[in-house]
Amino acid sequence: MTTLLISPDGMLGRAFVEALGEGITGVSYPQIDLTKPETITAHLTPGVTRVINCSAYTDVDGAETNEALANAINGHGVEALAKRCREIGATLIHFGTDYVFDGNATKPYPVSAPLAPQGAYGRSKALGETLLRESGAQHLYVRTSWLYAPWAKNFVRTIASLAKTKSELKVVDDQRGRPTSAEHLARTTLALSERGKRGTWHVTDGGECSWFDFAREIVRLGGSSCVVHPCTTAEFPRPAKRPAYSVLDLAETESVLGAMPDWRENLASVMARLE
Ligand SMILES: NC(=O)C1=CN([C@@H]2O[C@H](COP(=O)(O)OP(=O)(O)OC[C@H]3O[C@@H](n4cnc5c(N)ncnc54)[C@H](OP(=O)(O)O)[C@@H]3O)[C@@H](O)[C@H]2O)C=CC1
Ligand SMILES: Cc1cn([C@H]2C[C@H](O)[C@@H](COP(=O)(O)OP(=O)(O)O[C@H]3O[C@@H](C)C(=O)[C@@H](O)[C@H]3O)O2)c(=O)[nH]c1=O
Repeated sequence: MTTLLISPDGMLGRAFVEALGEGITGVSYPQIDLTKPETITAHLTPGVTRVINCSAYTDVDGAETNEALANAINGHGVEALAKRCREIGATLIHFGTDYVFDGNATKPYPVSAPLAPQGAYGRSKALGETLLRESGAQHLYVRTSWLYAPWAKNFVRTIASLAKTKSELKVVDDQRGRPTSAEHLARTTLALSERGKRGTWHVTDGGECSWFDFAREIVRLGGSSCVVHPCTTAEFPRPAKRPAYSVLDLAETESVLGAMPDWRENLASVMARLE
C-alpha cells in the first residue's frame, strides 16, 4: 500500500505521522492547495493507493466571514480530491465534524442522522461530505469532534495556557459533546482502514461532557489554582453558533473495535506530554 498524507503538519496530520512512522510520504500546503486542482493532480499520481486528508479550513468563527474560502477548501476541494482518487484507484480517508448536526438532539447522533449545520464551518464540512459521497470514490469518512493533542492550536492547550496566567475562567456549560484525542483518532482510523471498512464512521473518545467539564479537568490535571466557572453560551458570545449537543454515536465503531477509551484517560495522557 502506498499512502499519501495531506497536511502532516496539522494537529491530526502530526498524529498520523506518529502512528504511521517516519517513512510516510506527506505533502503540505501550499505544495498541495485544495483550491488549486493542478496541485492535487501533481501529487495524487498513479501508484498512490491510499490518501489520508488532514487538510481543512478549521477556523469556526473565521468561517462566518470567509464562507467562500471554507467552501472552496472543505467542500469543492474535497470533491476534487475524491475525483482524483477515483481516477487513480485510491481510497480517500477524510474527516468530518460534529458541527454538521443541529445540536437539538437529546441522544447521540447516529452516522445516518440528517445534516443541519448551524454555522458556516459546519455548512462547508457538510458540503464536503455530500460531494465526497457523490464522487463515486472509494472512501473511509470519519466524523469526529473536539480534537485535542499535545501540539497545535486546540482547546486543551488554550485552557492550559490561560490557567497559567488567569485566576478565573468562564467556560460554557450548555454545549455537550465528546472530546477526541488526535492520536486516538489516528490509530482508530487506521484500525478501521486495515479492517477494510469503508463509508461513514464516528470516532471520538468515550464518555461525554460540556466544554466546562472539559476545561475543569484540564485545569485540575495541570495542577493550576485557576477557578473555572460554568457559564451559558449567551454569556460567552462568539461569531459562530455551535451545537448545544453534538455527541456522536459510537455504536458501529465500538462493535468492530471495542469500547473507545474515556476522554479523561486520553486527556491525562495528553496533559502529561503537553508542548
Ligand atoms: N480541530 C477540531 O477540533 C476538529 C477537526 N475536525 C476535522 O479534522 C480534520 C483535521 O483537523 P485539524 O488537524 O484540527 O486541522 P488543522 O487546522 O490543525 O490543520 C489543517 C491543515 O490544513 C492546511 N490547509 C489550510 N488550507 C489549505 C488548503 N487550501 N489546501 C491544503 N491544505 C490547507 C493547513 O495548513 P496551514 O497551517 O499552512 O494553513 C493545516 O496544515 C479536518 O477535516 C477537520 O475539519 C473534526 C472535528 C474536530
Ligand atoms: C477558550 C474558551 C472557549 N469557550 C467556549 C467557546 C466555544 O463555545 C467552546 C469551544 O471553544 P473553541 O472555540 O476553542 O472550539 P471550537 O473552535 O468551536 O472547536 C470546534 O472546532 C472545530 C474545528 C470542530 O470541528 C469541532 O468539533 C470543535 O472542536 O468553548 C469558553 O466558554 N471559554 C473559554 O475561555
